[in-house]
Amino acid sequence: MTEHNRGETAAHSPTWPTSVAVIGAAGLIGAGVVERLAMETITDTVYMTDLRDNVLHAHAIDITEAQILGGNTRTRLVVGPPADGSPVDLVIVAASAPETPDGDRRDFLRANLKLLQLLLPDIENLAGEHGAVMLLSNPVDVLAEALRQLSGISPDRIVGYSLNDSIRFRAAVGRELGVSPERIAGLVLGEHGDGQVPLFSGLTLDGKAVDLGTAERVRIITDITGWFSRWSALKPGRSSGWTTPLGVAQVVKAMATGEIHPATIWTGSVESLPDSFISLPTRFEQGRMVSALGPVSETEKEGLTQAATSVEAAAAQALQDFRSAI
Ligand SMILES: NC(=O)c1ccc[n+]([C@@H]2O[C@H](COP(=O)([O-])OP(=O)(O)OC[C@H]3O[C@@H](n4cnc5c(N)ncnc54)[C@H](O)[C@@H]3O)[C@@H](O)[C@H]2O)c1
Repeated sequence: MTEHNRGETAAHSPTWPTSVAVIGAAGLIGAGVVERLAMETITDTVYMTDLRDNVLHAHAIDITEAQILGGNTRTRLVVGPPADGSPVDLVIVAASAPETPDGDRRDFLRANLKLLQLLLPDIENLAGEHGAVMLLSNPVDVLAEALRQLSGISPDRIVGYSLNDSIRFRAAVGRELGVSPERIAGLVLGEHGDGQVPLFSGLTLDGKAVDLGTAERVRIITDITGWFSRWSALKPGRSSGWTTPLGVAQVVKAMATGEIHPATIWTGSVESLPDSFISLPTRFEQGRMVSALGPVSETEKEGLTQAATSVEAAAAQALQDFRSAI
């Protein structure tokens, strides 16, 4: 374990999360998340782990120097897990098999499920009895459901990052209406990817409800569901390394303050939905993710049920394939 920065903590009032572990912290997303947590002083200590130890150290040095430039060195970066084996408040999993844009989504799921299984003891030890676990690795909802089934971690302490879908929805609505996306508020729930459910019923422009016609809705849905193939066609060899760390920082801050935000959570507390993981409006309350789903239209409700069913089936199939392969 190497420690970077012995930051001053005296002026800091102890608030959740005091410690965060990022698994996969040498990767694009993992390192970006560490950078945001440190630069915005969202936590006191970040533990960084990855297979690529040299890259991990390089990121730790680089981010520590960026903190000096930013004038705030309070967050301490530690390469490696807590030396005394103590748990952390939040475990962020960004470890992943290399992305293959041309690959089959199932291959990717298979590889990341295998990785999740490999990392399970570390995740459980780091989370301890009370820590929350945030998954970033894709397919995030299916892996969250698999983690629920594989681990002893209570399902309401598992959360998947899904904010990007809502950002892309706001961008698409802005394009359709010819207005700046900052003026749009709107959420995407359901499954990350094709099973996403844009909440047209809650869409606002400058805080006022917007009622879009069928043709406008169809164009917006085509826009957001086409995002991944447009990105893959670029063959960039990278994921969304700017948006995602910024979004993760926002989500962690929302969790800390109990603010409602979209995230992939367990549907167990939502009566009408199958037992699974999908994106819902959510709040972090007393260490647990709880649904804050308000009224939605019948079509949206149907979409959420379909998404939960699809994630449940994909996780069951992947776990079955995985078990029969070992
Ligand atoms: N949920 C979302 O909205 C969202 C957004 C962007 C990216 N992602 C996902 O996040 C994941 C990471 O993306 P990335 O661009 O950072 O990938 P990346 O390839 O840059 O990083 C992955 C990291 O995982 C590490 N790793 C692999 N096996 C490991 C192990 N056994 N232990 C520890 N570390 C290990 C690798 O060394 C690498 O540093 C991908 O699955 C990607 O699809 C999700």
